[in-house]
Amino acid sequence: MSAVVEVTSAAPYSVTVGTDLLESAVDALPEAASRVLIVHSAPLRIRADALRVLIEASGRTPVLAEVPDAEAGKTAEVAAFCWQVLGKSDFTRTDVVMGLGGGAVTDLAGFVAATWLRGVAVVQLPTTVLAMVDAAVGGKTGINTTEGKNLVGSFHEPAAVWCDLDMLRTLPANDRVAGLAEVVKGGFIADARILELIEEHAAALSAADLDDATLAVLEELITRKIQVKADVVAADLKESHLREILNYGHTFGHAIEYTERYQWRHGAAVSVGMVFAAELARLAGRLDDASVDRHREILTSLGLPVTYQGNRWDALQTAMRRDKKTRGDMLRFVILAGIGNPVRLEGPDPSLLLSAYDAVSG
Ligand SMILES: NC(=O)c1ccc[n+]([C@@H]2O[C@H](COP(=O)([O-])OP(=O)(O)OC[C@H]3O[C@@H](n4cnc5c(N)ncnc54)[C@H](O)[C@@H]3O)[C@@H](O)[C@H]2O)c1
Ligand SMILES: O=C(O)C(=O)C[C@@H](O)[C@H](O)[C@H](O)COP(=O)(O)O
Ligand SMILES: [Zn+2]
Repeated sequence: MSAVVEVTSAAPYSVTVGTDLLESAVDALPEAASRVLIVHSAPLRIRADALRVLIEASGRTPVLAEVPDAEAGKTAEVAAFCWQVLGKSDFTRTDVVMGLGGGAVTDLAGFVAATWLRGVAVVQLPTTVLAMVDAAVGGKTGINTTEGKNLVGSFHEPAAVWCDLDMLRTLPANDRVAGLAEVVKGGFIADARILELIEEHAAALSAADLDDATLAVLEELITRKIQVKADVVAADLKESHLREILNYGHTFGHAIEYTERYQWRHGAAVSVGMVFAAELARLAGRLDDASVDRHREILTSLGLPVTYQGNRWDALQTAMRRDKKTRGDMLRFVILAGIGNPVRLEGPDPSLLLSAYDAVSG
């Protein structure tokens, strides 16, 4: 049994959530695709090989690009390596790129597809919770630069997304939990049922081993979060305004990732970033105490961090100024004026920012 979320943007596509989906993903490739690039990192080598065999059996030529793992793969040098692989294999406009991995790989694969021959199709096969519920869906692709996170990229929507839950059986619990931070984000900005489900099942969802009953809860959470994202990106692909709500917790979260040289998981940084945003909202008189406390309770119950003790306020501010929501010198934040009611806070007084920072400094 699979669930399908339709993303009804200008070029509509489906996000399928189920098990044993690799074969379906290959069967659904366009007839005209004769070469398929599989972008993956070393931990997914066995899965990439299984995919290679299926592609070969379908009469197409598989091309593999094994890239550095995690954030080390999101660089201009690695993108250039992929372009070289594409060039050497005479990859044409009817051929297809597949991103098999976590969000770092799907961001890179999407970017490579967006830029090769000015844009070829990308099919995403996310293998982490985070990539399934967020990175692989919605068409934001990109790489980091020395100056900041995701500073170069393109909006390039996938032709299809296949979320094979079997992949999650090998995913370390810490990475599963990091992905749940983006699910919690979906709960706070749009779907309060997500928060209730997590409150009910937090211990099992963050346990070392994932039992079948919990996998079913996880499937519901994944599908709900994908629906939240699908609704937003279908209405505002290029982030003219509405899409910014998906960036809840990311202004401070990305600043932590950058300042800590990507040694923090993205989801962990976003977790602290959401608490920072909640504290900012309280200080701005927009959010009640109970909702701020709920942030800390839910995130802590999953084992996610809610404090940042790096003592790097100046560096964090520098990084926040490079956030994509910034306009000129004006920092802009997504905050909540209630659960399910995201609004913008523009140019907050520096004293407010410092107080929010103090509140998450532990
Ligand atoms: N484009 C977007 O809209 C969007 C949204 C959210 C996050 N992101 C990006 O996604 C990235 C974070 O993604 P992530 O949390 O998936 O991290 P990740 O891609 O770094 O993967 C985490 C680790 O899990 C390993 N892994 C992946 N699948 C596995 C599996 N099935 N079994 C065992 N190990 C597995 C990876 O090799 C890696 O070591 C960040 O770069 C973030 O900026 C992008
Ligand atoms: O899809 C979006 O829009 C998001 O903001 C989702 C975020 O979870 C994601 O981390 C995204 O990559 C952040 O984008 P950026 O524009 O702030 O780099
Ligand atoms: Zn994110």
